[in-house]
Amino acid sequence: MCGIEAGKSLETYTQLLFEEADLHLKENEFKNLSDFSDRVDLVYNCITKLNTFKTEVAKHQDRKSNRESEMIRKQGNDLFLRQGNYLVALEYYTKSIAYAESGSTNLALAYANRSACLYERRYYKQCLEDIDRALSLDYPEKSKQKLLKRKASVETQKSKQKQVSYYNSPPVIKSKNPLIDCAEDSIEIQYNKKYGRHVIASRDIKIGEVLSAENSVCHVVHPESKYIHCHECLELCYNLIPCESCCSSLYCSEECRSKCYEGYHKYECQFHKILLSPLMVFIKLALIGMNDLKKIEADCPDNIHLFNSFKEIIKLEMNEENWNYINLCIPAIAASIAYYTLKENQEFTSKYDTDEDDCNIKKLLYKAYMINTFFPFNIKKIRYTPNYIESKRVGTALYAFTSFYNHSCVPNCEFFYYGSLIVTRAQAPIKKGEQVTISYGSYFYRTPKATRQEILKKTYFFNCDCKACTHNWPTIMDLPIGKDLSLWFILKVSQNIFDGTESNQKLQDELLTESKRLYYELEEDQPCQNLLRVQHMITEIYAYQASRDVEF
Ligand SMILES: C[S@@+](CC[C@H](N)C(=O)[O-])C[C@H]1O[C@@H](n2cnc3c(N)ncnc32)[C@H](O)[C@@H]1O
Repeated sequence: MCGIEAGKSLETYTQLLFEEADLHLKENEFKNLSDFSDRVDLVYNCITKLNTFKTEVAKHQDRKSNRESEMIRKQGNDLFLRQGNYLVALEYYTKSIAYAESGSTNLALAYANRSACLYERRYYKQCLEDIDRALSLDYPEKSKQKLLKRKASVETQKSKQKQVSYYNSPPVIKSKNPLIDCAEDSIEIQYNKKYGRHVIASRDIKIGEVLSAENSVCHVVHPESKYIHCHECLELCYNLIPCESCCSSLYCSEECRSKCYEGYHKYECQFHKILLSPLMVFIKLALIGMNDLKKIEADCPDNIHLFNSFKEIIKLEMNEENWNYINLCIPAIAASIAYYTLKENQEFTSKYDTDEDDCNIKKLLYKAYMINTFFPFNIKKIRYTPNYIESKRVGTALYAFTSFYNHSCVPNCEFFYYGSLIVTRAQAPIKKGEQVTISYGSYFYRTPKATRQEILKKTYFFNCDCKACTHNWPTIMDLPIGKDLSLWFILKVSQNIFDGTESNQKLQDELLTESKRLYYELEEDQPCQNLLRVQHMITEIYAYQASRDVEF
């Protein structure tokens, strides 16, 4: 992976500003302000006076620089020539492309050098695109012959092109829920005081059934993946093109570049580099909110859930009354930094120019930051090899409907990523009327009850009453084994079915069918080790089927 930019993160800045502005002295004043925009105003007035804000935060511009671009390209050359490390060199060249000034020779050179990496890795289509990009720019005459020779060679190799995508085609919703646009009609949303809004099975559900398939409300690419994933669609792409003004955003196509710019990037384009972190997703959410506010009031009845909109996510239960002062204040600092930056942006100020807009953006930034710290989803890509399983973070996303699922330490569902689409599947049979649950990270067989309860209380402010907590189920080592597994199952499991090839598809399908059958056979022994083993196998096969074998 290419080195992440130096500089402080947004988290570091918020902490620093909290200390320097002596915000701990403002606790009572802050807590007496129930309106979020007033909280942001209070903090904004304290921190924008500080030298740290003026010299570090406000001055952190994101400008192109040929000098930087050249330096990064030379680091890429070193990796390419001396170490033969083509994949990492490729990321350096992409970074060099991001920094190069529009139309410059530096940009042409970085494209040309990247085409050499793409050639070596057999991404011929992408190699050709980069050669053409270099040639259409100010590429030095003296080196053109070499590039044209590579182009001619690619033409003969095209049939050996490698695939680029880190996930397979997702399952589709077969019987669409009339009230929840991303879900099957097997579930419904209910409300009660104890569980807040929660999801219930409206008929018996079998293991493996898809319950929802939801696109993110918004997402950002993770810093460790930013040079090989499109910042708009999150697709894997080894020859990204840059935003024409800033060094931070890269796209897989012209289409994604203009979609992103028009939708949102025009407001963040010259944002300070400190905001380049997974936390950035909160600004995106607030800006979507600004766009959606009027629409929501106008045409969304309360019982219809449009989950790619802002309307649902803003209503998520945050239990604000339980947050301590620093956790309430940090969102106001982050919102103030973002607000300051947006006010510097003409596109933003010309569109949102009323006092009401001003108040709304502060409120939304504050609330969006809280949502982002409370319920972010980490999109991962998984790579299966014969010897190990590797996973990497691709992005951070916010999902409105999937966030509705409540927690259980014995969840009956798991979710799987197909790029930024999140698919939830039953991993146990669910009876009509039963609550549909996921795990917020605490599973009964891994973590003792007291620790789980403490984490859930501290982070999500509820006392878990799932069956494992109620009946004091032990962790895995202390569980009974349960009924014998069939010899067939043990034999198949001992073979490596996750070897990264597609040839064992039939074996996986057989194993999935057998695992589901065994689940029902073992169910009455729950909790037991063998049931967990079978359930784990089901989850692994679905995760494997979602993932494509790509280079990391
Ligand atoms: C992301 S939200 C889930 C949706 C939420 N129920 C709502 O009404 O918006 C997480 C919050 O849901 C509630 N919650 C989740 N699982 C729960 C459970 N097993 N028992 C009680 N409350 C739960 C807690 O208030 C938690 O902070």
